[in-house]
Amino acid sequence: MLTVANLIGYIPGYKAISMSRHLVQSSYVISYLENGLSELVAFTWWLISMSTPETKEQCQTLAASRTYKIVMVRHGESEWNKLNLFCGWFNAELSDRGRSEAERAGKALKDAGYSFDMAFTSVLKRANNTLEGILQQLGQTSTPIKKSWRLNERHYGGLTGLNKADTVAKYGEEQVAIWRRSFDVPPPPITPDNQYYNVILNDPIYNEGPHKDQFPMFESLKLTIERTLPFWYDYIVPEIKAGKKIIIAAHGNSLRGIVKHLDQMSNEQIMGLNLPTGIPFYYELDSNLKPVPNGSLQFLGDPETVRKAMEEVANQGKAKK
Ligand SMILES: O=C(O)[C@@H](COP(=O)(O)O)OP(=O)(O)O
Repeated sequence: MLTVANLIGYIPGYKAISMSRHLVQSSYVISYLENGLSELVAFTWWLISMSTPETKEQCQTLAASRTYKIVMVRHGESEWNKLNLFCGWFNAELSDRGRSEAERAGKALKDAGYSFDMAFTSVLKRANNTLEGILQQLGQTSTPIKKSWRLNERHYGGLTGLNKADTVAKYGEEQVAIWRRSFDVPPPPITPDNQYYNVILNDPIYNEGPHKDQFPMFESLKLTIERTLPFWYDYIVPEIKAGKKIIIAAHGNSLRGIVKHLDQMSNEQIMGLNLPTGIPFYYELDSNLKPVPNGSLQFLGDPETVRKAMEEVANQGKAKK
């Protein structure tokens, strides 16, 4: 954490150190420090502007060398994952296994010493309940949570409700792989004859958006990224930059979009990434929110378990043996 105390401690310029010592002793400054963030920012700005050019440069270097850790997790297994159905914007429940995965994820985060100041999730209960399960394990149920449809799973269009293996049997593995993992080939649109068309369109979870005239009828990964990244920049990035420790509980494909963006993966590279359910992963980012060396996607789980879980997701789109 960058606090006033360590900011002052880090400033090597003599002028700034002697000035800050003097200032810290004065009750005027102490009350400034106690009065919240805007005063803290004003004080820090004043301190920087009063110091020598070298000090100013060193402060800027310090700010630039700051890193941020951010945790993400795909929800635990849902009832529809269990049945191997394309789910997308349908609001499926967590399965029993999904609830246990959330609990395990929370325990793993607790054991690794994580705590969070802010959480982000979609409007779908499989992600919401996973997040709740995690925060419960951490004893942090009062963490502020911001929900948005922009973090939802991709809209699986006309595939919604179909069994993935049956779809392979009907259209072939190659076509299903294109629908599931290509960057910009969308699935066919959902049409009113799909039994989930109205269930999804009229679900009150979408009262806050998107507007009916912009409601998606299908989404490729590209389209998913186009609605997820504005939320990333408008809501998540400012909290990261404010130094908040954040967690995002979302979905296989909305998170693949964020991962693609952070790691600047090509459209081909992202096709090979399958995110497992309920295993948290983290990034360590520099001040430009680019991964630091070795700071790219790291799972909080033993590599063999993670490998098997990723393989399981990939195999959901293969023919039944
Ligand atoms: O919509 C779905 O069926 C799955 C992802 O499916 P695949 O893209 O892995 O087929 O979404 P999630 O369970 O993460 O919400």
